[in-house]
Amino acid sequence: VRSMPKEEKEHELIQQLEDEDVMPSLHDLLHDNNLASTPFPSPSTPRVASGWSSFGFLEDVASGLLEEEMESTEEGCSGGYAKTTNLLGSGTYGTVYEAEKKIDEKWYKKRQRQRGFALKIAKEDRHSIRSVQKEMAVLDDVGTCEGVLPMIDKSPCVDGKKMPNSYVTKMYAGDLHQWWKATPIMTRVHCYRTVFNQVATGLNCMFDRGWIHDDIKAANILYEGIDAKGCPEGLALADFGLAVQIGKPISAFNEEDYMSAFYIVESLFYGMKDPLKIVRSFELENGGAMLLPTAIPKIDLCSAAFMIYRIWNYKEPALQKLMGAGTCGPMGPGRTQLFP
Ligand SMILES: Nc1ncnc2c1ncn2[C@@H]1O[C@H](COP(=O)(O)OP(=O)(O)OP(=O)(O)O)[C@@H](O)[C@H]1O
Repeated sequence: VRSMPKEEKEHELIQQLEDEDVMPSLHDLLHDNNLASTPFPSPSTPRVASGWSSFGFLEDVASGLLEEEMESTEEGCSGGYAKTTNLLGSGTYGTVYEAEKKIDEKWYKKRQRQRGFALKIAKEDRHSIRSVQKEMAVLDDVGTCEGVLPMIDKSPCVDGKKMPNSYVTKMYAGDLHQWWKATPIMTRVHCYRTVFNQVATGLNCMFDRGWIHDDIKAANILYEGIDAKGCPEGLALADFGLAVQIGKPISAFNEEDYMSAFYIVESLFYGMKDPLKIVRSFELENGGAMLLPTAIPKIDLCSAAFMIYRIWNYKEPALQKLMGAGTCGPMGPGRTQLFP
């Protein structure tokens, strides 16, 4: 038996998936009734690290008191969280550290901490602060969606200090970009459906609550762990700094806001035909009107379809259609930065 060259084998695998109709169209996924939005279950009970296990018998006493004691730690700026040195990631606007929730300040439980939290802290410049503040406002609306990053605490107390420009969320194992780079195509192909179902669940819920994400890409989708088949599970959309309410103008449409965005509707940048009617006239505060792009779900669908194309090298029908309409394309280098 002749051994097949790698590309040929990959091609065959993808072909097989298409033939078996394992790859549902984006459109079907997003209109699947099974994907109705359900609230995110309260953050899974993170593990309790009992650093003072030598106290043995006292642990039972401590856990018995836990619930009533927890509330009193919320006063002032005691209790709260402890930032660890474990840097989970760093982006344009923020840094993300692992954090532990302090369960109690009492001497015999001092070291009782819940692990599994992540603390996003805005960088110090005003764009970063604005971006994280914006994220918190969006998460107020969508943070309880299944498939979306849960917001556990806003402006928390961290190591005795109130941190206004940061929020606490769950700690994830990594993002889809990392998974994609570390996973061979042979494994990736089998994960198409599960990954896309999860992304669609998150997107659908955002749309239902009146928001588009506007920066969908693999690095902005986190996962909790890897299942038995090697596929990422517990996916959550993250990074809401560019989210826009559906129907509202995308006014912050400048290079600064889109530096890290790689997919956006092409017509917005190049002034091409606009059959999806993304560009509309909006009244300005100081009188007059201006043509501006409008936040519609198709913008996220375009980005999601492009993400699929990059991860699986598969141009699914929804993307073909959007591209054919001349409204959806990659924002790669050389794009026109300003709205025409
Ligand atoms: N809750 C989390 N658990 C684990 N890792 C995380 C978490 N949140 C973020 N990260 C990691 O940190 C990186 C940066 O986070 P995030 O995208 O929120 O920051 P940002 O500054 O807004 O980034 P960007 O440059 O994409 O706008 C992510 O790509 C991810 O790898």
